[in-house]
Amino acid sequence: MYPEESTSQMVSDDRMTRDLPSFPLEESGFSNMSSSLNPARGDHEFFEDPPTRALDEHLVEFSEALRTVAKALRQVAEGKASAQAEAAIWKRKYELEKERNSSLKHQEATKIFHSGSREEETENLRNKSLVHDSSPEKSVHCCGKDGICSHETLGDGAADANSNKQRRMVTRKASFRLAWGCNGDNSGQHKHEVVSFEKGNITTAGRSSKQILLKWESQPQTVLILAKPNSNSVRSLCAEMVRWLKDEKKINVFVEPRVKIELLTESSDFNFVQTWKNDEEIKDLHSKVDLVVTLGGDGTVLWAASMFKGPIPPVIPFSLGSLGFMTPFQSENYQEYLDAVLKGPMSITLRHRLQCHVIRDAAKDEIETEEPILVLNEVTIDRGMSSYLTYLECYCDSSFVTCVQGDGLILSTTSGSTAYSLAAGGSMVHPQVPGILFTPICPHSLSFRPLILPEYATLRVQVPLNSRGQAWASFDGKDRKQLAPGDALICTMAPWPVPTACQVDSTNDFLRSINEGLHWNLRKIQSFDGPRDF
Ligand SMILES: NC(=O)c1ccc[n+]([C@@H]2O[C@H](COP(=O)([O-])OP(=O)(O)OC[C@H]3O[C@@H](n4cnc5c(N)ncnc54)[C@H](O)[C@@H]3O)[C@@H](O)[C@H]2O)c1
Ligand SMILES: Nc1ncnc2c1ncn2[C@@H]1O[C@H](COP(=O)(O)OP(=O)(O)OP(=O)(O)O)[C@@H](O)[C@H]1O
Repeated sequence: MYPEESTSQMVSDDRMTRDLPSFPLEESGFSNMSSSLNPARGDHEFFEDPPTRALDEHLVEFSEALRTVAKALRQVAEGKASAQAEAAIWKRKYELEKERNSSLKHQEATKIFHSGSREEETENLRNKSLVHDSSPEKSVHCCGKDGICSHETLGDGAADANSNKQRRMVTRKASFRLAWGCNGDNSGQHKHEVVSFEKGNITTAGRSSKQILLKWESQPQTVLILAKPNSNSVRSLCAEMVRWLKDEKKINVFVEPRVKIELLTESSDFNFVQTWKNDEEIKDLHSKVDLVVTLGGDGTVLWAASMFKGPIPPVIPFSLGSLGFMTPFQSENYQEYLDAVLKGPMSITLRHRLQCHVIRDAAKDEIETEEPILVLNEVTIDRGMSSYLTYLECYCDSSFVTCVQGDGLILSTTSGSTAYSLAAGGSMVHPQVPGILFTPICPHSLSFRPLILPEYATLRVQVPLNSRGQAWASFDGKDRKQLAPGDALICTMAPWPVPTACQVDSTNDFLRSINEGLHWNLRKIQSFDGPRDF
């Protein structure tokens, strides 16, 4: 039996007893109830009393009905949250696919234009149609939009079709079809990103292993500088950088209201610096800003990411902290680096974020569903001040994963794999790898191991109704939210990654950080003298 079944059984009993005492007995005409609950009366008499038994049955029915309604409401709220998350993901996939198709069309047009050989083209087309004619499903689009079928790609593979022998061999190969689905949807819009076909064989596309380059199509004009508070070195570098950007590069500069006050205290010359007045204006920042510069440590990069609840412009993280795992740029050479970045192209790491929804058991309707929170490192569900074990039921795409009993659970991005998740025994993962890390905190079990789940997984962490204590969720180490029994946290990959500029490239920067920042795998080198195999 799955824990959900056993707990739901326990839950119903538990809730029943907890919900009973506030029932308005007098108003309901059950005025003899108080006498029936008089401890002076014997148990026998109590259970024999017919009106009380009738009331009990009534209450049981009533609380069962309430429980069913609450469950239905929770399911609606959860359904809406995951549907919203999924819709956003599909929108992104659709846009990527559209972009890819238009670039393919463009490439094809250029190829035809440059080939100059009309005959070769006709021959190719003839060969393609020959291959398709031999199949019962003749059309190139024989599988519609539901996946890729081998006929489709056999046609593509026939470009080298001078050999009839080879063509015969290929057409004999059994056809098949691949379909991608997400919660029953088979449209598979992103199929070409995942695999490619060569003569009916499946190969993985090379795209994901390549370094991403950002090339400006028009000159960047506005920079937002985010600065760690309470640091003299950060304050003076910020003032210097603002001046340099304005005077040398003719760039508009935005800073936080606190920083603008600091700059104006230094000199009224900083009047040109722009800022915002309220949270509403922060929502528009992404449409005004071309680049974000962070001056601080990893916490300042997390801070920058948390300001953008949707798309975020490229981030250039300067190191003015202690560890600086995600901040590869040395502040001493800021002019040289910013010069190069403003010119482009630059290597970037697309750091995935997680989108978290808290679903309240007490929510009466959809309007009460809380706003999603995006995290760059992780969401942690822990026991907070409670001294009891956390008991968390975890599901992945509606399959039961496990019950975490311990201090808590970390759901981390691969960027966050080197932060709290690492301290809890999770693997270090290259930030460009898409996936969600599932790392328990001090599990009271001899057999727990951390997991890495695929990027498309929807995770649900549920605090059972019969849980002994509350749980607490925190987001990149901030904004703690209490999770009461019955509450749940739903977590999916967010459609808006954080593009951070690399000093060299994604891999070089990552390896340098784990070696220099974390002293990974450091050991004294073995000496060469002594016993040998040869
Ligand atoms: N036991 C732990 O290791 C532990 C406990 C609580 C929080 N944290 C981490 O702290 C983060 C918040 O960072 P902060 O700077 O605001 O708080 P903070 O000032 O408490 O710093 C936490 C430390 O984690 C480092 N760090 C942050 N993100 C990192 C990453 N992606 N890779 C490697 N190191 C990273 C920071 O450089 C800093 O040294 C949380 O997201 C969480 O991952 C770690
Ligand atoms: N612009 C900002 N406004 C408010 N808080 C900020 C800002 N930038 C950073 N912080 C907070 O300040 C704290 C420290 O920042 P940060 O981690 O960058 O510095 P650090 O601890 O010196 O560096 P490192 O993380 O490398 O050890 C973090 O909790 C972060 O959230």
